[in-house]
Amino acid sequence: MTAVRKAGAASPVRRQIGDTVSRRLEANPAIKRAKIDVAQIYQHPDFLDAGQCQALIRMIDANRRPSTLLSTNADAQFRTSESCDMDRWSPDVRPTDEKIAELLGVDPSTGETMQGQRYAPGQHFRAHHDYFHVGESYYDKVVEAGGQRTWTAMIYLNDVPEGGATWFPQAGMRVAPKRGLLLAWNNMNPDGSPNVATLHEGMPVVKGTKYIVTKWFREASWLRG
Ligand SMILES: O=C(O)CCC(=O)C(=O)O
Ligand SMILES: [Fe+2]
Repeated sequence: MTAVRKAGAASPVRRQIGDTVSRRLEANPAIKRAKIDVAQIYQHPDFLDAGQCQALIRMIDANRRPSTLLSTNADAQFRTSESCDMDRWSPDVRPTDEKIAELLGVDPSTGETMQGQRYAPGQHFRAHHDYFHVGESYYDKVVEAGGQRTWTAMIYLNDVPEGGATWFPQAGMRVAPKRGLLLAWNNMNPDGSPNVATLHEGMPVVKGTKYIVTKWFREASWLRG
């Protein structure tokens, strides 16, 4: 018997991905692993430079619309930010898109379309898991295209004067937005089962505007054809 609550089954494929990605990140001198045992969370303090961040912010401002959720039973106050798809073939997006896959050492085709997100004061993204929950209405459909989500990589595109931290309440970790900082974590346990301790929240922005891009990776190819 184990006291650890499991949110889904173990998986040899996801165990392998967790293993190779974490080893690659740990071998990278620019990367720091958070000193916590319950989840694999990493930071790269200056993954993008100011110009790259600015170009992405401009695209988010030009394309933003109210953010959506996969779950049909969540309330409207759950995710109040604005977001947009970042076209992976656009010359302002492609180098960053490919650089993230290269950093993690995963096939770019396993990455979903990068999401740009913008939070004005008071806007937030309540505590959630990035992995898919078995039994949710969306489950069969999303799993058909690439399977479960494995790693998340997020980049803060600007400094935020107050608020807007990413908080992992179960892992006991809070990351303040900082321009160019990449945060990456394994949504799975080492055995490839979903890790409940990766619960995280985009805390309300108090002053300023928060811009980020998020990349969610799947266990198999998400891109078709
Ligand atoms: O805004 C944040 O800090 C968190 C964003 C997030 O959780 C996500 O994009 O999945
Ligand atoms: Fe998330």
